[in-house]
Amino acid sequence: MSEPTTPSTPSGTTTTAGQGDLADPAARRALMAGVVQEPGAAKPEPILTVDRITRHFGGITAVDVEHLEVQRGLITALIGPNGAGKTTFFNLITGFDKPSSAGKGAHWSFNGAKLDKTSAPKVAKAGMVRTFQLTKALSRMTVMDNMMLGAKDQTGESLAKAMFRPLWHSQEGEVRAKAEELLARFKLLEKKDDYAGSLSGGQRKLLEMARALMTDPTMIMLDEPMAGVNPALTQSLLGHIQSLRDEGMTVLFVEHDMHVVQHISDWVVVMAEGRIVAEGPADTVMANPAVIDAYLGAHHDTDLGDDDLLSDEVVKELHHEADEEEAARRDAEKGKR
Ligand SMILES: Nc1ncnc2c1ncn2[C@@H]1O[C@H](COP(=O)(O)OP(=O)(O)OP(=O)(O)O)[C@@H](O)[C@H]1O
Repeated sequence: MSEPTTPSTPSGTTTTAGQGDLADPAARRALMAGVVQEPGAAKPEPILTVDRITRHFGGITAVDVEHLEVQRGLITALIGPNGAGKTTFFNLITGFDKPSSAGKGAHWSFNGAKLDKTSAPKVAKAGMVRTFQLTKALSRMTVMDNMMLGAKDQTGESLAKAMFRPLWHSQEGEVRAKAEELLARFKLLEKKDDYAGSLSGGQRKLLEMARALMTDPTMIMLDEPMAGVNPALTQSLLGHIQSLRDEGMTVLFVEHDMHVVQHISDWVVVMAEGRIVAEGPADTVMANPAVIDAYLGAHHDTDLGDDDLLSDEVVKELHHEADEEEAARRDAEKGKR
């Protein structure tokens, strides 16, 4: 696992290990060393605790989480094959959806506050903020307007209201300065007057992250932060996520790219068919038979190709098949000449 460089913070200072113990990888490992590597494991200092959350869609159980704790100050990845329930789980805990088990034992709390019956804006106010993909409406707004909206309305709702009578009106100067600082940090300041829709895939992801930071969250939740990002920007995005952690923020992210997960996660939680099936540091969790079963059983299109998830035997077999296909292709070509 490689460690971050030392990017600038919004205030222009430099992140150092002295700012918080958890900027030090050894301290992070030590913190989690005593945590049992099993679903629902207790954490030394959980910032988010979830109990008995289920969500059914017709006959489908999309989420069935008995207990989950997310450790404060670390980067936790939530992984799992397609349809495992990751997005639905994000929606539930951020107040965008209601558990089927609401009123029947579902509880979750964040940073000491109960969130069971809390609406999405209140969840954001409590300090748990998620990124949003650029919707069509947001794409037609400038980068700066997106940032200003981030200060006001983390739900992405009430767009028209926000644009006609911004609640941040009285502090507009302050909010604008903050937006510019964040845009500078994410190297988007030059684009501030461009339409958000004109940004590259990677720049959009940076904007989504910058927008979420407008409310100074305690925990940021990223849904596939690397999707659609070209390799040149991947490193920079990873560095940004790591520096948020090093400044003391908790990060919870959903990601399909296992290299990214291994590179930046301090802890990995694995979902399959709505349940948490494994937890642990990235290197051990990937070797967990329950995780390999979950991915193979789901006939997942991307991760089946990821060597990290497969046993040596299966990898050998796949390489052998690929070699045979290549030999057959060459023979066919020779035959044509
Ligand atoms: N609004 C909905 N109506 C009906 N079924 C839904 C709805 N949202 C999700 N589901 C179903 O719930 C299950 C979990 O879906 P979800 O999108 O949460 O999984 P995921 O782990 O985020 O998948 P992916 O990695 O592909 O995004 C799937 O079977 C999905 O088809």
